[in-house]
Amino acid sequence: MDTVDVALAGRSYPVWIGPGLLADSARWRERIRGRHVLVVSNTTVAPLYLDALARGLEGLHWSSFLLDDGETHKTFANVGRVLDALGALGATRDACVIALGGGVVGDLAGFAAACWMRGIDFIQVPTTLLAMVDSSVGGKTGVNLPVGKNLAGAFHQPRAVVADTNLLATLPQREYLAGVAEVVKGAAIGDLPFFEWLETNADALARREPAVLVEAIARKCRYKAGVVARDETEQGERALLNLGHTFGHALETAGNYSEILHGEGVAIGMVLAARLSASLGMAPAEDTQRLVALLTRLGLPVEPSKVHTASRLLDLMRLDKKNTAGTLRLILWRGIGKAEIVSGVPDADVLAVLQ
Ligand SMILES: O=C(O)C(=O)C[C@@H](O)[C@H](O)[C@H](O)COP(=O)(O)O
Ligand SMILES: [Zn+2]
Repeated sequence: MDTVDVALAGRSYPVWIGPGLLADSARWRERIRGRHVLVVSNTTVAPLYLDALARGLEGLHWSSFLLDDGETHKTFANVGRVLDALGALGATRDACVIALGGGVVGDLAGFAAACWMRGIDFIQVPTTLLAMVDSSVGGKTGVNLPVGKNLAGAFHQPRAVVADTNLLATLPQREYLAGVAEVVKGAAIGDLPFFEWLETNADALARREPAVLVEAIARKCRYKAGVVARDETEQGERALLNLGHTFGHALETAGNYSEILHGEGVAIGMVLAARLSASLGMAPAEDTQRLVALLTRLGLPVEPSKVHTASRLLDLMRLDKKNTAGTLRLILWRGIGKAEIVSGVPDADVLAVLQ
């Protein structure tokens, strides 16, 4: 077991990583302050793990709310339904929401917790690799809108993250690898030794070797926790965690959130960002090749679908939250481990890598 601390003064919280943590309820139950608990999960995960979680809730007044599975359900309408469930439970200000699921469940449940009575506690129990290494840590919560991904939400930090690696046993390989993309992203942004470690351990990680898996999760979470502690609300450095996301979100939105997984969009988006950096003379082309080689070995996609036109994707990129005053702000890099925020890249250069 490993613990990563997200240091935010009075709102600091632990990320526990390892096998068997869900059953270790004495550990996480201490983070629940009141009597009311709403477990938010989905129809795929709940049959597998809700009973095990419920064993730790004995004596509390709790109920559950289940979403349908998938990114298309990360909507305002479903936040309203979760709030209604909190109302039906009679949840008071000391209530706690537990998000049992992947990124969709965590983002949506966290947003509902941020809204109920203007903010109550929530605990993340991620069941996908992507949620363990990325979305459950750092307090970004929210929903998608038809015009764009994650466009409505709030920063609301969890009270704890319980990353029980045993829960990954039921995760399909495609979804597992989508989570690996967010691990590669952390290394690509600012940790060259971690990138080299991933090059050495890529096959073991793709095979889910337990020691390699726990180390990968802990290294990525530790890196992210440091960034979040320095810049919780993305006034500067935190934007780097968005490497690949301006392109990736555009691809996800163009595909109505059902064509590619978020992590797949991030993998393709990182490659496009690397190609753009090289074409602007910012970074060596060999680093793009190393990134493509690692992602390919890990079984991740590296090319965007030809179905969406470059101009449609560029239009979608214009709604990205990092943009200011109508100007595209992208996360590019100087090479592996050296990501940078860049404004004012000419449309023609962006279109060229999208074509
Ligand atoms: O935590 C962050 O900050 C990130 O950017 C992590 C991303 O991997 C994650 O997908 C996040 O939800 C994207 O945030 P957004 O602000 O681009 O919607
Ligand atoms: Zn992401």
